[in-house]
Parts: sequence; structure tokens; C-alpha cells
Amino acid sequence: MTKLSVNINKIATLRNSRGGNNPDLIKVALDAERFGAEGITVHPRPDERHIRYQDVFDLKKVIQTEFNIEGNPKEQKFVELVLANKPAQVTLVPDTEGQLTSNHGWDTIKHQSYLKDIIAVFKAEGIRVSIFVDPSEEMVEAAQSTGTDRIELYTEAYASGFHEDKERAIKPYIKAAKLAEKLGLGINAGHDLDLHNLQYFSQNIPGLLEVSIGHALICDSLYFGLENTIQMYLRQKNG
Ligand SMILES: CC(=O)[C@@H](O)[C@H](O)COP(=O)(O)O
Ligand SMILES: NCC(=O)COP(=O)(O)O
Repeated sequence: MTKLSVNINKIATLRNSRGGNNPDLIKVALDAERFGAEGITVHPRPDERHIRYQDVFDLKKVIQTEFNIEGNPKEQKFVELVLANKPAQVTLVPDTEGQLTSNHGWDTIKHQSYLKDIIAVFKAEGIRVSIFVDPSEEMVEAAQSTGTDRIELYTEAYASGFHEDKERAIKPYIKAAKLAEKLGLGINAGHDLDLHNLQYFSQNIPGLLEVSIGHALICDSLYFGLENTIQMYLRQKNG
């Protein structure tokens, strides 16, 4: 069964906007788990615009479901943060500092040697590794030889094409997922998944192990409440 990992970056965005501790990130993470979240995802960025490095230490002490930390390992502070907290999973994302949000996957051919080395560092500590990739069979093929446990399919292109032509939008993801399965790679997915596009994605992607969803879910919770929203996403995912 595909797991829903709730990304709480945007809770931290709201908290940081006033300098205090409201909303309380730790409380939201624990409530999200109580409401049915099957994992918690955070993406501490170098500018700490939302998730702070200290948040990761605080969350690690209390999270009961799978903890997934995302980030770019070219940032040494990120590597040290992950090794110090040993989450269930680290998701390597090739974001640079100035990006508004994640907007591309790894070039697993060009960065093959680098990825091989850094993935080995995390795996030696028993941390499962996932790498963020575009839905490209070439990139998935090359991902296998990096030694990664999983890939995370970057789903922005699916989300942006969904309303116009969902069959067309999902096609590259089905191909990439079938190849990943054949190569023995675990399959995660995320970015811009929401209440409208999640069910079709999870119904059509073979071997999907985890979806990580943040922005749309937190926005939806403003209208439906966090507990109801998490239940709605779980129903869509399992539908
Ligand atoms: C890797 C990815 O697509 C998202 O998990 C990312 O964490 C979103 O980052 P922001 O929440 O900073 O937009
Ligand atoms: N890896 C994707 C993630 O954690 C959340 O992405 P989004 O739902 O905030 O776009």
C-alpha cells in the first residue's frame, strides 16, 4: 500500500512569518500522525526559510512514523544534519539556494559518480536513500547504478498537465515506474500532488511506495481542517 508522507514545510513558513512558535511545528507533526499520516517529510533549505535545522532534531525525538528529510547533499550542513538524525529516509534533491521551490530532478548520468559516493555515505549509516528524478527512462536507468534504494518521481509535469489531458500527463510516469520496478528500484513520488490528481496517479503507477505531499494539503487544511484533510488525502490515495 502506498504511504502518505505529509510535508510540513509550510507549517514552518507560517510559524516563521511572525517569529514565535505558532503554529507549533512539533504539535502539528504529532497531530498529523494521529490523524493518519504515514510519514512526515521536511525539506530544510540552506536559508532556513521554513524548516530550520533545529526543527529536524526536535522532530526526530518525537516522530513515530517514517521521517523523511529532503535536501541537497552538496550542502555539507545538510549531510551532517541527516547523519546526526538518522531518519528512515533521506531524499536527495538537486535544488540550488535561489530556487523558489524544487523544480528538477538529478541528472543521474552527469552526476553518477558524485551520487554513488554520497549515497554510500548515507546507506553505511542504515539510512534509506531516495533520489529526486524527472520521469525520464534515461535518468531512471542511470539512477540504478548510483546504488540508490528508491527514486522519487518529480510530479510537477503530471500535475500541470492533469486537467488538460490526464492520460497524456501520466504516460511518462507509468513508463518510468515500470522501468524502475524492472531495475529493482523503489518508487516514491511528489510535488504538486493534490486532492484532484492524487487518486488517478496512485491508481496508475505500479509499485508506488510513498507519496509526499505538502503545499496543497496544507492549503486544503485551511478550509477542511487538518484531520479531515489528511483523511481526504488518504481516501484519494487508497481509492
Ligand atoms: C522536493 C519537493 O518537490 C518538495 O518536497 C519540496 O520540499 C518543496 O519545497 P518547498 O516546500 O520549499 O516548496
Ligand atoms: N517531495 C514532495 C514533497 O515533499 C511535497 O511537495 P509539495 O506537495 O509541497 O509540492
